[in-house]
Amino acid sequence: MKVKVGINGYGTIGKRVAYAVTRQDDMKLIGVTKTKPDFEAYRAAELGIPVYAASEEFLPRFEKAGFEVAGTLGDLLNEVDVIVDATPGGMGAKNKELYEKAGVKAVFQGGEKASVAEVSFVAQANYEKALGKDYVRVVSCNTTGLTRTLSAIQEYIDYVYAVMIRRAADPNDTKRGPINAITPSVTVPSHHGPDVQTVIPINIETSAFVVPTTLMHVHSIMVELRKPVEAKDVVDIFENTTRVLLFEKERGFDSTAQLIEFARDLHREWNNLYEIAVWKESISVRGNRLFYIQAVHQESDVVPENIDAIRAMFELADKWESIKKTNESLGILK
Ligand SMILES: NC(=O)C1=CN([C@@H]2O[C@H](COP(=O)(O)OP(=O)(O)OC[C@H]3O[C@@H](n4cnc5c(N)ncnc54)[C@H](OP(=O)(O)O)[C@@H]3O)[C@@H](O)[C@H]2O)C=CC1
Ligand SMILES: O=C(OP(=O)(O)O)[C@H](O)COP(=O)(O)O
Repeated sequence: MKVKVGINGYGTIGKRVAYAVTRQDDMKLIGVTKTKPDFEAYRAAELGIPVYAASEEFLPRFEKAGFEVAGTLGDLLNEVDVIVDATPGGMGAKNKELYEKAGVKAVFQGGEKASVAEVSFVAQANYEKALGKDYVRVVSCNTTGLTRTLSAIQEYIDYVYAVMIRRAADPNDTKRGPINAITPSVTVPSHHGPDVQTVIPINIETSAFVVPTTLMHVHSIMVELRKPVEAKDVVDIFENTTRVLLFEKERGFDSTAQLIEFARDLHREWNNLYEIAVWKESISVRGNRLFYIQAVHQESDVVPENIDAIRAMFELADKWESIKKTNESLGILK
């Protein structure tokens, strides 16, 4: 059986998930929605992907441009088993009613509140919780990054404090800033700590700052240890953790710029770095505290999670079978 998948919102996340769906032998991409016939809509059509108007109100835009749509979101919902909602944050909760009416399962993204779904999801941490579910939320890029590494060392964690340095906008976004400032989230915790707790039960506080860059987020993580561990053991753990890669400053990985260049050198589509990048030299233990620094490619780390979420919702595979299949299909290194 191939699960029929639709994508509502063919933007930064939606287009990458659409591509990832086309790489799966147990899924079929039925179509995507757009609100307007811009270059992304034309590119989707060139790739043979049926484009649907995100709602009837957008049809005149397509008609005016002479762009033939396959129908509207309602028509797409009649064709699919599951819809991946990758619309701007908060819109998914409003769309849910449409999905319920159509009797279609839905995967939501991290811009939605946890209450939109039955489960908040990171495959390696809680795949089983999504088995057979109708509504699953893939948590945000930062929460996914934190959860991937923290779940790997969960048995050692007494308390986590993490500082999130957030990219201001995605590379194709010309409307957001700041371009010459640092914007703190003045309330502590930032939303990231509580969001991690929707997936794994750990003590965690986070604070966050937005800085003028588009490439990646960076996290400085400090863990109060529940039991002793050495830095080399944490290196071993991360070396054996899926979707986490260690990078060495010694080898020229000075910044997020080189991490993205690495993804380009791999000829990854859209220079996706699906894996969380941990700087190996940053892993250190001082007394009962563990420190490490990691970077998150916000445009892509949640993409494999969307694929695994779909597999869990349709019970197509067990956790490690799904993760392995997704990893191989996307060229994820481990
Ligand atoms: N970007 C990121 O770094 C990450 C984002 N997320 C989350 O993923 C979700 C999507 O974010 P992102 O991909 O960045 O957003 P984008 O703005 O890049 O894409 C959103 C898409 O939704 C479409 N859209 C806009 N209005 C409507 C509407 N009324 N009905 C249907 N579709 C609409 C837009 O279509 P059109 O282009 O045709 O106007 C656009 O393609 C959010 O929840 C976000 O928090 C999660 C992890 C990382
Ligand atoms: O999921 C993300 O960030 P978040 O984990 O800080 O909420 C994405 O980078 C989107 O963030 P945005 O809400 O700043 O566009």
